[in-house]
Amino acid sequence: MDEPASCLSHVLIFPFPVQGHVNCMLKLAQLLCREGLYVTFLNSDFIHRRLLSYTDIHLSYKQYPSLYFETIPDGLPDDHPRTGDRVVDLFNSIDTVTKPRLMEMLIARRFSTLDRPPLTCIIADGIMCFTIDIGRELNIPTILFRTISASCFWAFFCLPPLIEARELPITGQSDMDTLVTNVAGMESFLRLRDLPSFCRASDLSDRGLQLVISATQHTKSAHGLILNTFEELEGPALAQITKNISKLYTIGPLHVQLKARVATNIGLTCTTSSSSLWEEDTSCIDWLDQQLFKSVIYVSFGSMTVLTKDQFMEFLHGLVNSGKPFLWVVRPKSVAEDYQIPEELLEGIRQRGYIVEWAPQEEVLAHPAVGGFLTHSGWNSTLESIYEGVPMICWPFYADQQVNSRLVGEIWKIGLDMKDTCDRVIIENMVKDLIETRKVEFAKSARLMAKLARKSVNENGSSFCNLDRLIKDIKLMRNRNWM
Ligand SMILES: O=c1ccn([C@@H]2O[C@H](COP(=O)(O)OP(=O)(O)O[C@H]3O[C@H](CO)[C@@H](O)[C@H](O)[C@H]3O)[C@@H](O)[C@H]2O)c(=O)[nH]1
Ligand SMILES: C[C@H]1CC[C@@H]2C(C(=O)O)=CO[C@@H](O)[C@@H]21
Repeated sequence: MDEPASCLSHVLIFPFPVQGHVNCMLKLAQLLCREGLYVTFLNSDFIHRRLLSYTDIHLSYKQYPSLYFETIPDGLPDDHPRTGDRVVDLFNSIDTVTKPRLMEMLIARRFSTLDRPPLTCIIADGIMCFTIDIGRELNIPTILFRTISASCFWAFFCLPPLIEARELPITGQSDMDTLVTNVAGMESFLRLRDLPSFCRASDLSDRGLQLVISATQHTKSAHGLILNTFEELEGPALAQITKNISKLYTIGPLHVQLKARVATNIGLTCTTSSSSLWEEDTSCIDWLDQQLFKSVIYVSFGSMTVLTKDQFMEFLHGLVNSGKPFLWVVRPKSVAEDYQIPEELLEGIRQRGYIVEWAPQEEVLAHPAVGGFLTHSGWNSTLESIYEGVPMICWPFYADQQVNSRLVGEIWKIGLDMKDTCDRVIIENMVKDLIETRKVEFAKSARLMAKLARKSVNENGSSFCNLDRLIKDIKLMRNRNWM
């Protein structure tokens, strides 16, 4: 018998409006819909327009009749670059424009329409912790989804004691190789240079720094915390977090969890689809088809990195001089100044290089020709590379990336961390090390980690069970009289 609408679960999913956050939260939306929940996915107008332009979202999401998209302004003008160096603008505009608008929408019961039951839960991006207060005011339980690694979350969590102990602020006199002593469990490997980039502010009242501290501390008052990671990958950080956050759900890697659940659901013809904000250039797959097994270095710095002209030139020289084939994603407007490719590099690029504006990254990393990934260490890219067993060269740009790259190089030993350098000779040598000299060593540890990732989302795996627990807990929230 059909359940009355008042007994059904309806979750509002609200990502911070940038590519890396939308990607994984959309995967979660699909997973929840597959388990019979109603989901309203709240995108910024800007993001949603891009999804409509560059994906088949309107067609592919038809397979989820209980998934609804709604939009809200992010408060920035259309021509704002929304890049990492300008992320504070986004924080500010969300605070002044989006936050009150969300409150209005919820009060007007905007998401509970004829075909949708009342909202029973909010899953909001953990960086937008104001949603907890809104949820509390309207009596809707709010679970936060922090899209960064558990290790970075834990580092953020420890910032108050770090400041108290005067390990921060970093000053001109600080030795960046000094080990940090107040991030419990990471004392043996986390240096000042590995702290999230917000910690490099010389002034402790810095807006970015204060925001991540406050969002992280606020997590304690949410109904739970979701992390896109798995126990076998980040056990030590998770052990620390659990001491402070009672309901923790580690359900990653989400892109694999979705694939695994789609694959085991015989009879259902669901497919997973792209959520790219730029047009994917699939010609790079044809190019990869022409390359030798594990010979190619794939280069991408994600959706928010901006390179200076000098940095771009160092990477270009390093890649060409390595003599290895490379596939490079150069996102539109991702180099700050105009540049001209030097004559002496043109032949090398023609022979061994392939440059696109945006790639189908999951497919690229799964391609047998890809032997390494030069990455900015965004958390989605890191998880995607881990799952495919592709070793990495890490060049972190900002935010959580400084922590992630340290884990790759020093803890998991599945790659090299080149943070705080950008030199053509170092790049050339690291590419050669990864693809050639130390290939066997990296392949071995990367294969092992990939196996653990796969296991975690298979039936009875840690992330598989945690997702079931999350769904069960959300369903228990449904019979109360919320919006
Ligand atoms: O050509 C490309 C390049 C990237 N991607 C995808 O875009 C996403 C990029 O995500 P991520 O690697 O996490 O990088 P950002 O877009 O930079 O993500 C932001 O959000 C992440 C999650 O919080 C953080 O870890 C990062 O630091 C932050 O910059 C991944 O799913 C990629 O598969 C493509 O599909 N094609
Ligand atoms: C856009 C960035 C600002 C904060 C977000 C974040 C987090 O702490 O949740 C880390 O890096 C980026 O993904 C987000």
